[in-house]
Amino acid sequence: MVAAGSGVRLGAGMPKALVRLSGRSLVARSLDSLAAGGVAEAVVVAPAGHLVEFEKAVTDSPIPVRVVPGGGERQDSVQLGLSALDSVDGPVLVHDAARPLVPARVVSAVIEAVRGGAVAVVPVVAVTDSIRRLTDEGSEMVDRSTLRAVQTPQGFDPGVLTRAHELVRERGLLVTDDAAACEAAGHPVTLVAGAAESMKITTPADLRFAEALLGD
Ligand SMILES: Nc1ccn([C@@H]2O[C@H](COP(=O)(O)OP(=O)(O)OP(=O)(O)O)[C@@H](O)[C@H]2O)c(=O)n1
Ligand SMILES: C[C@](O)(CO)[C@H](O)COP(=O)(O)O
Repeated sequence: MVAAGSGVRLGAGMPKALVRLSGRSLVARSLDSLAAGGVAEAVVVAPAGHLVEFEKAVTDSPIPVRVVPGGGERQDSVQLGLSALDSVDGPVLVHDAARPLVPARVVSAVIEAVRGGAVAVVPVVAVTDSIRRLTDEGSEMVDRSTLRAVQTPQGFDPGVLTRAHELVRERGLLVTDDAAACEAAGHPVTLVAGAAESMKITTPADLRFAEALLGD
């Protein structure tokens, strides 16, 4: 699970994953959600200067957790998390600590799709706003029926994901998610249904929406 971002847009004055949502930190809630969906163990990639606080925040995790230091970009943190993994022969999931409320059904659908032979699996939701693309002249309408918003956890064949991130690093590419790294390496990406509750907590308003979802 990547949790090494600083949360500038949330502006909480602490790493975003340590911020409490209805009394429980985002990182702890994300671990609860992954465990409920069938994940057996986790590596939490945390900001290098906050490892002790993260160790404390994950003490009551329902699954075994190791905390390791992250990097400057999300993809650096993913790579550091992957290199901390012992040999794995089942699906590997990459999840944002910033998506604490992912339902168990989404996590298990991702795992099942990888077990079924897909090498890179992404939960997505339809885009509900109308969308405009900025152009040199102004802007133009985009057909939203062909668009999907990408969530996490994303699930992978471990070898495919590791090699894809090596390739991305060698080529100096910047990717915003891990399926994009696999796609850059020539692998097909399989979509499964995501969920509205799995929204990424980015701004103070997102935190209030999430609290409302929990009934607080
Ligand atoms: N160098 C980084 C940057 C991001 N992340 C993680 O990637 C996920 C998605 O990132 P985002 O929500 O954009 O978090 P932040 O980078 O913390 O947000 P901001 O851009 O507002 O600082 C988060 O769980 C975040 O902790 C990470 O592990 N390492
Ligand atoms: C991985 C991700 O959650 C997919 O939507 C997203 O790209 C991460 O957010 P960031 O702001 O790009 O780090």
